[in-house]
Amino acid sequence: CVLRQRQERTPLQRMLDHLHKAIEKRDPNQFFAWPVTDNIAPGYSSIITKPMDLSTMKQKIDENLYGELQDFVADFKLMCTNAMEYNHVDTVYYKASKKLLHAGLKLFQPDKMGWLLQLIP
Ligand SMILES: CC(=O)c1cc(-c2ccccc2)c2ncccn12
Repeated sequence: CVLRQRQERTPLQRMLDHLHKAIEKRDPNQFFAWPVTDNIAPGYSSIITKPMDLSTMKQKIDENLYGELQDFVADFKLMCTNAMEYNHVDTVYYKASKKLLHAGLKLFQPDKMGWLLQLIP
């Protein structure tokens, strides 16, 4: 088999790794860790057309599928808005997603990202 060259992490990937870890820390119940299944959420796959979760986002970082920060931010917002669409406002999931969305967006603000943005040439 062809020895898989250890892929070097680009500066963008290193920055997204950092942001991904920071978001994971803000999801202590791991509600957003894995794809939502129809088993735990009846009818989910027919209601949510573009599912997204943190494991998928990690996979996309590793496969270098994010061309720029905004693509990562878009998946993060999609993950949170999916939860606000499917879950009623009085559920733990809706509340957790709203809180995570605001915490995440604060993370992406330039002043908070200062030193991280230096990483990208
Ligand atoms: C994110 C989301 O919508 C979600 C996560 C979960 C979830 C629950 C327990 C463990 C992991 C995810 C969930 N359960 C029922 C309905 C919706 N959800």
